[in-house]
Amino acid sequence: MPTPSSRRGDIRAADTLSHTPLAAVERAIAELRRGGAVLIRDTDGSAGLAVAAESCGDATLAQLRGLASDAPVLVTTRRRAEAVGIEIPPHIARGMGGANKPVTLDLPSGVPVDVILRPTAPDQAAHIATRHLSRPIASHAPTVAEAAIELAKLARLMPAVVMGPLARDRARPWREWAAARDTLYVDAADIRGYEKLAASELRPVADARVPLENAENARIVAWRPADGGKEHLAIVIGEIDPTAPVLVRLHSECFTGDLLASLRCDCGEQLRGAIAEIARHGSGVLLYLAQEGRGIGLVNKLRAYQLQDGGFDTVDANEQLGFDADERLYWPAVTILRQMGIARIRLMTNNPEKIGQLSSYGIDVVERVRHVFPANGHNEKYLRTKAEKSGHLF
Ligand SMILES: Nc1nc2c(ncn2[C@@H]2O[C@H](COP(=O)(O)OP(=O)(O)OP(=O)(O)O)[C@@H](O)[C@H]2O)c(=O)[nH]1
Ligand SMILES: [Zn+2]
Repeated sequence: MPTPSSRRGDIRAADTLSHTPLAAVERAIAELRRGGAVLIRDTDGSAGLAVAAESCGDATLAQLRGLASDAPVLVTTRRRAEAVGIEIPPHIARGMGGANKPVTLDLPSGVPVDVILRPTAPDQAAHIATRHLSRPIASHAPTVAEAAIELAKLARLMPAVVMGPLARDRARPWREWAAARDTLYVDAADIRGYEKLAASELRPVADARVPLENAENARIVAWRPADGGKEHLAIVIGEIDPTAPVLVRLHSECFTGDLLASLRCDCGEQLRGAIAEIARHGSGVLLYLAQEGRGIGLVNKLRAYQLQDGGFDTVDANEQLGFDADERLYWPAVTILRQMGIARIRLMTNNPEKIGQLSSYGIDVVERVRHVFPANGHNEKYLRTKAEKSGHLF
């Protein structure tokens, strides 16, 4: 049972040293972002050294060659490989069962790694990659490759890594091996469990009264994940009564729409509209979730915009970059609602996926409250694509 104090979002300290799996992944994320190599090992003894393709220049590649037991390969997702014109042979495609799984590509020496990163416009047949990269090969360590792609996504980088293979060896003390080479070590299992674990241990770290233009009786409570990552915010309006269904809006961060009033999407209007609507109703909560760009991050969203200007829609652009159309998980939202003692909600949304995910995690969505704003002359295609491809209920 949630306590009244957690409902108020009282500030709690946490012993972050006890979260070693989270800390290991968090460090690996930072290392990948700054261009360093990370040793990823799985329980079957398979291992590999991963460097983000975005930051793998010639010097890093040479270093990787020196450390690895075999020639470096390029790992990306099936969607990205296909987007740059690489055909997946049937025997490899069969093993993926249609999913957006990692694909391993041979990386002949002299081929620039950034070939896999260049944006591809629909009219530029993606011959850049096919000219340079050979066909997909069977991965020596598929679960390590999958964890490396997951790590790149967590780092909000393109889902593409250069992997220095390491000989499978259960007995070898990989952690010590990595330490002796000034390289970070992380278990594949910790990467796989990271998002859920980080979301399960959110705690309130600040709670302040912030009168808003259309909702003067508002508080903002910041919830910090146990890994020390970016906070999610609960904008609490009025006095919440958790014994009745609470009016709730889940809003995913959108720097361009929320702050700059970009007309490419409907986020700014939805944000301000939701606050005004909750205030009119008397009480409710807007969760401002750190899930920029449907979970791919601002930089990748800008890359997706570039592709959209070349003709792709919002779903295809994500997939061309190698992501899924929507990478969001709603565990953080569920954890915050639970800690606030909110189990039954009236959800302001047009997105059936949000209703499905919250319900599957045990939140009772008693009603969907429509949350639609008129198109603005720039976002018609965006809204149409949401309705046609993502099942949005406008
Ligand atoms: N990748 C990507 N993200 C986008 C694009 N346009 C907007 N976003 C992001 O999409 C998210 C908008 O999410 P929400 O406001 O929750 O919208 P929704 O999923 O349509 O659901 P509802 O508004 O509840 O119906 C924000 O994180 C935006 O940054 C785009 O073209 N590409
Ligand atoms: Zn937006």
